[in-house]
Amino acid sequence: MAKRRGPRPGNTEEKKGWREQLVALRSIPPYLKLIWDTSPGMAGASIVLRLLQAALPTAILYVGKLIIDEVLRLIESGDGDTSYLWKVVALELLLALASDLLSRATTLIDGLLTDLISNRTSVDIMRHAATLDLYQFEDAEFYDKMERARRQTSGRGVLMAQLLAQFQSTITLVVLGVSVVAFNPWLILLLVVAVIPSFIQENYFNQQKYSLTRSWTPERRELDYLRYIGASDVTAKEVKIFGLADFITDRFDELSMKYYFKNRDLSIRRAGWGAFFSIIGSVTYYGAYVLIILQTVEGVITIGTLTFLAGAFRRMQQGLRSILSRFASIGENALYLQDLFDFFEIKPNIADRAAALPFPGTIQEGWVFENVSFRYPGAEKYAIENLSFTLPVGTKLALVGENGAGKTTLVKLLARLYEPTSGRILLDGRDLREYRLEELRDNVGVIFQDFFRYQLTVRENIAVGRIGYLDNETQIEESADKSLAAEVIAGLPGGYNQLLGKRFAGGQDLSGGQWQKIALARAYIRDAQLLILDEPTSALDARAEYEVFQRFTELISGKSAVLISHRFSTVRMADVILFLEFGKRLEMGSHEELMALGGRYAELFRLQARGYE
Ligand SMILES: Nc1ncnc2c1ncn2[C@@H]1O[C@H](COP(=O)(O)OP(=O)(O)OP(=O)(O)O)[C@@H](O)[C@H]1O
Repeated sequence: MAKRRGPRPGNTEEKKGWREQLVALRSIPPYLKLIWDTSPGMAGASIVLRLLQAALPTAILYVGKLIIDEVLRLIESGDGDTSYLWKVVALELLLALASDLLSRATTLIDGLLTDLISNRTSVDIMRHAATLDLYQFEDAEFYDKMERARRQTSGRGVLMAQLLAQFQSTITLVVLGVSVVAFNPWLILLLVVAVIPSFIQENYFNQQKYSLTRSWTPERRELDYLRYIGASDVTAKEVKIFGLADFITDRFDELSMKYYFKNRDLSIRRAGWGAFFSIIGSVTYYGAYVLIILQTVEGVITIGTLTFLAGAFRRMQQGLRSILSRFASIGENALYLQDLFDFFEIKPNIADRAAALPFPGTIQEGWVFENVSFRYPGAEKYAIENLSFTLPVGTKLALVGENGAGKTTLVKLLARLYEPTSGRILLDGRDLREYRLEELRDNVGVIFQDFFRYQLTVRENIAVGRIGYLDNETQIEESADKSLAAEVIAGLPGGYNQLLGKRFAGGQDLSGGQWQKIALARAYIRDAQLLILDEPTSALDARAEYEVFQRFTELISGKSAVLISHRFSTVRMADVILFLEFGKRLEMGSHEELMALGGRYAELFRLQARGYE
């Protein structure tokens, strides 16, 4: 279980300074590669379009200057030949049209490319998550990382547009800069004075925002969880019966408002400083304007040049400002991006060893537990302790023991969802860790007590046991016959194509026992060498469970199986019974042997039997 953390506003804020931000910029090149790999055509088109666009502002301003100077010339000279004037006006019109078209095309391509990148990243995250270990999913910090990575998929498309826009603005700025310097180099100095302080302020607040967002990841996850349990088909029943709506919404409200206030304080400070620096910006602009006006009055430059320089200065000021603030926000986004790449860096611990062995086509001997102990990561107590026993191939083993005795844990070890903390599990004399993981999982079929109820069709719900059989009707129907699910399916209006669950339109829900029969069909279709039923039959009554287990052991005769049940009437049919207590082996033997032993098994068996008399 993921640990639930209470709100801890502010106390875990990580300060991310300049250095971290620069370090985070390292994730930009792999990100650019990701963009390029996603669609070289669109990425290339976007770059070319932006290059074309970059030169346009200067060209338009310059043509504007030519128009004004020509108009003035015509007025002053009384010359009636306006052909040059109309040519430059037409040129300006063409440039304006081109600018409009180019920017629309860029927006379109960027939007499409962003969607593709977001899809691709989502798929990559899902694929990567699937390779990770079960214990990683049971760790709150892992969830936080995954959550941060997941958020990148929707939010980080912006980064691409920012990088490309940065490229374009820089070129525009250089072109404008060169032409302004040609007229008056002092203007550039004024520009820098006006913009740099505002850049520093912008950057500071971006870091603050990132720290806040990052330190609140657990709380945001909690908010998502509360939102989910507050309004979901799975919880609606309990929320109503227990009257939990206020409890959940109040908790959501409290936590979300705490975040709101933290965020609000930051936003207000940011807006305040932002306003201050934009006043500085405006004052310097007018300073520059006065400088140019004076030059014009003195006749150093023409009126056309005045409009060109005033326009160019304003554009450069805006351009430089947006380049710098974009730089800060690229730095910030790179920090987030780092989270995404960090997530991809998480490697599973349970993986194939070098030169892993193929899983035996037919298991010869079976399994041997040699002093196996296992402790869950972070847990103090051992869930399995010093356990030794043999499970010969073809044996039906039943596991019994009180809640928390370690039955499910043992099953997870057999399926190599976890590996022993110490000791070994041998299969045909070789450590389970030596076999190829994928083949091992293919050969072990487990139906857990908390098996998942997929809100998919009946057919898909059975085929998840062996997804390659999704289109194999014979296998699906045979499995349903064996698990007695066929009777349930016959009563459904859509038969095998009936959508199950209430989440989607046309879905139909099943009773607990009916779901279990469907889930059991997964064990039959899996057709693995070792089949494990971890109490997936608890919703059936004692007789039905007995029948299901008996049918199961008959139908899979010759195969190895592990059965877990709290009902001794069911358990007795197994060849061997292993009684666990606090993760240790208490008793082991056939029903008859354990009864003859007169120990805990015999005692509990009699206790349950009396209950049925
Ligand atoms: N993911 C986990 N992380 C930490 N501890 C766990 C985890 N799963 C189980 N445990 C602990 O390990 C012990 C054994 O649990 P296990 O689920 O194997 O018991 P069980 O015999 O299957 O119980 P039940 O009959 O209730 O299904 C328990 O003390 C439990 O609290």
